[in-house]
Amino acid sequence: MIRLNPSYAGWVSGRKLLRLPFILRSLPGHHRRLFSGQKEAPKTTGDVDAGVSPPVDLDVVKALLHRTIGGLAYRKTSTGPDAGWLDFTGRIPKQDLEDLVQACDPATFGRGNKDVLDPSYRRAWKLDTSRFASQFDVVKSGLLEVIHDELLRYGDSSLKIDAQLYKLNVYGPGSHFKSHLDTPRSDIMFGSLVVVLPTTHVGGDLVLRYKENTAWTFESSKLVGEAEGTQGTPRLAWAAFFSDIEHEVSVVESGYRVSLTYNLNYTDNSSAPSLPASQPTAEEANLKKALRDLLASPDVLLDGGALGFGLTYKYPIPLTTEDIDFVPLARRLKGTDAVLKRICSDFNLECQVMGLYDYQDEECDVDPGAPYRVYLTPKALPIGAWDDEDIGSLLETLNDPKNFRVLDATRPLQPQIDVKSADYIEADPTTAIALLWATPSNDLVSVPTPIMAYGNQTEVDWRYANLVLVAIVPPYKDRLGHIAGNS
Ligand SMILES: O=C(O)CCC(=O)C(=O)O
Ligand SMILES: [Fe+2]
Repeated sequence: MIRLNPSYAGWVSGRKLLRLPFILRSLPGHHRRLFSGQKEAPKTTGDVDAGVSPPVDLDVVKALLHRTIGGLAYRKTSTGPDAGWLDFTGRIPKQDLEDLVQACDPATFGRGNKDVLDPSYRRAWKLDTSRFASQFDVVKSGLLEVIHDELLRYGDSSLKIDAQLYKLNVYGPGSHFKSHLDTPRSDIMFGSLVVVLPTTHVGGDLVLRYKENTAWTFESSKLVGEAEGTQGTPRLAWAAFFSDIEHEVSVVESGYRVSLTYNLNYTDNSSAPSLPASQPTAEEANLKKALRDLLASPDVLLDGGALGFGLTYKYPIPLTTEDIDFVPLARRLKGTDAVLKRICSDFNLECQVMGLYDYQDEECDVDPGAPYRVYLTPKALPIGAWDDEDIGSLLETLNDPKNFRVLDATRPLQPQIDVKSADYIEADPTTAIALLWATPSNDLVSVPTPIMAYGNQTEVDWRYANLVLVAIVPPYKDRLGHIAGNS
């Protein structure tokens, strides 16, 4: 297997010039925007997410949400004509929920490349979309506008989104779903939406984990139904998040929790409005200043080179080995990753999403004796077990002028390095580039990542990749103009 040299993180974070921890810590406000939930009763004012003032009228959204709860019809068996009905505008009798459970199938999930039924990991019931119809209308509810503003505020403002109904899930006493990512099902899928319908229950919180030690708990049971403070008015609760964020549903202690899950996709033909360009936040301004200081220093890449940013989020790529192009992903960067690109563009730095490959492993020594065997590539390269034939074809693929051979990836940067002095590089058609990691790539795995350990279904065509954003930095004297004119 190809692996990254673990020393990347060490030397990057050791560079005081880079103010690395500052860059990473400077976006805490953004974390709150990873997910949102309806926290206020309908018709009361209040932000869905403190610190954000989206242009949509949240009161209207909440009122619409309330009005569009409606009911749920389902087929009792997969083939028969019998149907059941739940009316969410009033209190639902327990028997009706037990009847719904009777109609459901046990919920499976993806482990490795198999769909498995394992109640110790996921204990829940589900109905496929062919078996139910909900009156709740996600488009009319206004939720998509809020999600668009919250999750994609830093991204390409022309992207529109759509929610594709995926499953109905029921969690009864003892039900839960342990930690997993939502399996990528296409390159247009970026997020997941969970709508919890108003039924009385205790437990069943949705817990989202962004990084170790950073968790948010979405206590949907306290937001729906007859929970304290809701005056008994049935309400929906919802959470939207990037699908590659680890999440789990905690154990339901009593009652039944019924949720609709949606895949959030980019779309070309949605009626969703385009996102207005968002105002830079304080965190973004700080990050921009850090980057400007970096570029304004002659000690940094004096003769030009590149800055590397390990991307925070994972992105779906096809599982085929042929011709996987990372470049289009630049348009679909999420959250913090999109901010980085936006700031680099402000300084006129050309950015590319690339895969990072380290061929310094003994099992795959593509170029014995060469000191630099780390590559950044705009297209996926083969990985796996190596025999002579593989290495031959790998070398052919590597020798593409669009690929970067990364210089000094394992040592502190020596900006004065004379690229041409290394004999073997002259014969190498790839572009040698001095690269400085601005955010660590220590968590990056070469692309594609190993098959996802736990997903909400098995997926044979797509997987998540850990990628890098590379910003080409002109020589010091050429970049000064852009830095000075941009604050
Ligand atoms: O019902 C929920 O809150 C989410 C369930 C979930 O994570 C999934 O179905 O993938
Ligand atoms: Fe999930």
